[in-house]
Amino acid sequence: MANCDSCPSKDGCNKGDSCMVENNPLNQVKNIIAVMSGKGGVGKSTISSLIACELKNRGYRVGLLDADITGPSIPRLFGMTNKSVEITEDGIYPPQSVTGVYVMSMNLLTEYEEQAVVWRGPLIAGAVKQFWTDVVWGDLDYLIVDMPPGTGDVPLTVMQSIPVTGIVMVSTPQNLVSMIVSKAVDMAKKMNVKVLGVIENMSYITCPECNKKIEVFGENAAQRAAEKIGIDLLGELPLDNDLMELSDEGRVELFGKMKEDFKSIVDEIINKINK
Ligand SMILES: Nc1ncnc2c1ncn2[C@@H]1O[C@H](COP(=O)(O)OP(=O)(O)OP(=O)(O)O)[C@@H](O)[C@H]1O
Repeated sequence: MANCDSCPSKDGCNKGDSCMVENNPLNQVKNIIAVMSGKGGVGKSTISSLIACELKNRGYRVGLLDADITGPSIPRLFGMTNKSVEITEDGIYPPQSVTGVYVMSMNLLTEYEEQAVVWRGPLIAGAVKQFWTDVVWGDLDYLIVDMPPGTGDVPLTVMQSIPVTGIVMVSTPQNLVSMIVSKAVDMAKKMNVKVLGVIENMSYITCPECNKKIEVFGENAAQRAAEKIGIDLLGELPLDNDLMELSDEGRVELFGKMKEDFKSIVDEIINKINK
């Protein structure tokens, strides 16, 4: 199945015999964006979903691969916990969200949402690989990969076995100034995967009375921290009660229609990919 014809990296590939990517001939995926964070709970799944939704709103064909096998949260954010995949001789067909984002997640394969996946590393890495090789994504403009936190087995498998176009880092202000994000950036560089930049999540709050931006961590702190690490700041997202509520209710798709903040972040991502 090592099919270079359907590989999104075929024009710029310099891996030669060291390439470990297997491509499914049924898939033509133009761009793959992996969303990564140094540590957990910083909003990586939320931001992966928002990127997918905004790209979908713009008319692109979009898929969302939940590579967090043991802690999958994408189906819940989209209210898809009662959906399941269709398995045929061709492979696994991912279900679509309300707005038409194709979603693949371990939680669409387990019998019930709370079912724990008690697997060791190699099995987990194998499942992630299969989400790329055995899922019939078809023709996609963008595939967003929501990685598990950190720099462990799964991020390594994703970078080795999926032809990632670029990585979007997600951080909160406290973590951006620590070495955690730097480690993730360092990993991407070692694996020769382009880092598109960082999104600082929960960066500020907006005053509910006067709409003033309150930068709890200091003015331009995110910009300064990103410069220190040597990556571009793609944008900042506030701590937003609507986002939290919509996510909890499985209606994350409605957020993009309500808020403008995220649109310029996605503009930046598209610009960086096309550079
Ligand atoms: N900008 C935001 N404003 C308010 N709440 C947010 C924001 N971003 C994320 N959250 C909330 O923070 C929690 C953690 O977010 P999320 O699950 O996306 O993080 P994660 O980094 O993917 O976590 P994990 O390490 O478990 O994969 C969720 O309850 C989510 O709704």
